[in-house]
Amino acid sequence: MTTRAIDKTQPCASMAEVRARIDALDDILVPLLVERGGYMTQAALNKPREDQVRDEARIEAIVQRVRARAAAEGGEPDVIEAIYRSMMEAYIAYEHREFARLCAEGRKGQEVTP
Ligand SMILES: C=C(O[C@@H]1C=C(C(=O)O)C=C[C@H]1O)C(=O)O
Repeated sequence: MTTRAIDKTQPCASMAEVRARIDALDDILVPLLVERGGYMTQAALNKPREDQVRDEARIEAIVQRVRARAAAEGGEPDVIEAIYRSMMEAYIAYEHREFARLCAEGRKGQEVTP
């Protein structure tokens, strides 16, 4: 039986401790988000057409998956869903920029619209 994330939260005697603990978690989260962002470049490389950048079915599948994971970890599914929807919008915008950059650099094949 693994420990739920919510049970790892430490009681804090001051706001300074609260913020130090949040800063420590952000030092773990940000590198993971940057690594996740790297997969937007990989997605842009692997998608033949720019109209495939936003994939609604994939977005909804991720939302359902992370809501279940949030519940299993003792968190609030609605909070995690809101974070993920906002995060994915930022990543989709980034993926569009990456798609355009890769096209401009000649690193993507030219698709012919049928
Ligand atoms: C990375 C993808 O592109 C977009 C970004 C997503 C994400 O941030 O996880 C999910 C769906 C896509 O709209 C993908 O299609 O998987």
